[in-house]
Amino acid sequence: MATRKLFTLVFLKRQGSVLLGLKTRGLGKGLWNGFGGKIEDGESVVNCARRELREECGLMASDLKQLGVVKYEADFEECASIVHVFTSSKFEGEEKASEEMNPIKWYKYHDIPYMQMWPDSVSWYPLMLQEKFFSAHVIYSTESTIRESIIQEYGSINNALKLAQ
Ligand SMILES: CNc1ncnc2c1ncn2[C@@H]1O[C@H](COP(=O)(O)OP(=O)(O)OP(=O)(O)O)[C@@H](O)[C@H]1O
Repeated sequence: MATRKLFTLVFLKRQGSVLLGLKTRGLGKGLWNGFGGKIEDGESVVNCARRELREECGLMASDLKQLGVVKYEADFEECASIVHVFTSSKFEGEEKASEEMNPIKWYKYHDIPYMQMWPDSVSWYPLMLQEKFFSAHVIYSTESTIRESIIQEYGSINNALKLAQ
């Protein structure tokens, strides 16, 4: 089996708003997203989430909670990507854009710029915003076209994590 790329993705929440950043380079350049990146060798998933969040927006989360797993596959790629999705509403530090995410901005839940985001976002953000446990299995046929997507909601994170196995 081809190996998988492992990523984290963190959403900070404050009074009905979520913090997003505009990606300036690499994967997802020009799209708004939460904060995250590749899990390094030997690094735990949650430590990666903490590190990428601090590197990309200057904030340190104190109640990171894993809500979901998104598995991306593409007809034109051998390797799947697994994204571990976290939220937190307790954080400290100085909010600051970074080289990779600039600008960063708080968006009201009803004002999220889905048209300038990965096309699958609209299918699972509502669950993430409501603090539901979920998994999303998304298969792209081209870089901007989804061929298939299966979104599931769970009572705990354990079932969602099965998608990451
Ligand atoms: C269709 N597939 C995908 N759709 C939507 N989002 C995806 C994704 N695959 C990965 N993601 C997220 O996009 C960021 C990439 O981060 P990426 O810049 O590659 O990682 P990292 O910061 O380690 O990179 P540097 O090596 O420092 O440049 C990271 O938040 C990750 O969760």
